[in-house]
Amino acid sequence: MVLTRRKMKQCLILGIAIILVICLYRTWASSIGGGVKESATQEDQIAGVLPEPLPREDAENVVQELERTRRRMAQLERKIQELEARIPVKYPDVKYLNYKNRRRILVTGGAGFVGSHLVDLLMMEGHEVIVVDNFFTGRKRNVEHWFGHENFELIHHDIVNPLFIEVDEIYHLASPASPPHYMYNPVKTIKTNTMGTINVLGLAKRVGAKVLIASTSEVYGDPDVHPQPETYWGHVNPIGPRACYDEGKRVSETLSYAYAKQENVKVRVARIFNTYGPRMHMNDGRVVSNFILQALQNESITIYGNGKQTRSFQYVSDLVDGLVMLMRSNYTQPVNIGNPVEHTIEEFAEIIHDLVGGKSVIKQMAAVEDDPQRRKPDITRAKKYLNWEPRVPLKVGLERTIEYFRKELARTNHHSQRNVFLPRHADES
Ligand SMILES: O=c1ccn([C@@H]2O[C@H](COP(=O)(O)OP(=O)(O)O[C@H]3OC[C@@H](O)[C@H](O)[C@H]3O)[C@@H](O)[C@H]2O)c(=O)[nH]1
Repeated sequence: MVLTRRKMKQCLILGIAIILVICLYRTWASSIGGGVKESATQEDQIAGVLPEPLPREDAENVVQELERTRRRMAQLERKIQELEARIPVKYPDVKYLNYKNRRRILVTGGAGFVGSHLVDLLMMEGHEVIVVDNFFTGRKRNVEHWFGHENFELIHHDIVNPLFIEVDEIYHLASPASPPHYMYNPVKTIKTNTMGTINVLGLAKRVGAKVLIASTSEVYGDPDVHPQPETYWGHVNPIGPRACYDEGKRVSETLSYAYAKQENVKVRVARIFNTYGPRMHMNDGRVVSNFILQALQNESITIYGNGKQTRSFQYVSDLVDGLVMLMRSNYTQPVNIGNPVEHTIEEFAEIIHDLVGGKSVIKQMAAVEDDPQRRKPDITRAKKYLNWEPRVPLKVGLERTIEYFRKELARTNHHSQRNVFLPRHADES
């Protein structure tokens, strides 16, 4: 009896299991069958709305349109990658300075070519840096790698208008420096160097800040003393096309020493000689950027005049070191900051041509009015009082600059940005 019951139980379980298996199999089979049926229905539906086969010409147009879209997409992807690469994942490692050593430093013109390199140095040292720029020749991208950093601030402001902030030091670099740029709006150039300097010196007086004024080798004009020591008073045409800058900077120096004498403002004056390096604007118009861009694009290298005029070129990092050393020194008289290695412009064209290579020819154009014929700094003062002298040889600095412009050309395919800036010549007015 017991056995029979157990057998019955086993039979029952077996029966249920068989029924279950059959049910599962049916469900599975119906789901497969249903899926196939459904997808077939969809296909039918799609087939129902498909147009007739396209005529050959239309089909070709569609293919071309697709190809254009594909290229545009690739371009946009590259652009996005480029933009992403410009947003710093991480800031450079800046030093930590305690409150006693950390200074609040204002750099006017801090988004410009020289200003932005100075900002980098001061930021890396751990100072708080405030950049003021009107973006006439400065560019946000020169300082964008510091955007968002707790020690960095950017103010869009024209120094021709007064500024009220609290700072310990001011580097006053705001002014166009390239001849075609400063000649473009001479009145504005004079205002920047006179009213702008008054505003900076007034601010320094109010808050007790130390000021460094960026003056220029152009205060010597077309010099009749060679090389030029700081004691030379210069040879400037006060009404010529360069006067807005030359005389503007001379007034700037005069103002500095008047504020020093009358108001006890601590001033430093740097007379900056020809400087070059990365972050020069493509349309800067000065000889270094013009020649490099012309050589890179196999265009004629344009010498203004006979090319016998001379210049001495310093690399931007040397200049920035010199400015900082002058600011921190006790020396109050003007100091030349420049590289005394002198070249004729003709030689310089050959140097660039050889370094870049390519098929450019060197051609002479009309001379520029009042172009200084010889320029070379006497740097005895800088050596003696600042222990400074330039360290970057011309070839090394030029190679870095050529590399920079090569990348700039690749970056921009906007033709107007690639054109070299050529000024109006003496005989074209
Ligand atoms: O394409 C060009 C550009 C310039 N030149 C010549 O190259 C020489 C240097 O000219 P730049 O325009 O580079 O600079 P300049 O020396 O005239 O002025 C500079 O002097 C020192 C700084 O303070 C300023 O940055 C700037 O005013 C000049 O003789 C100029 O006529 C060319 O032969 N071809």
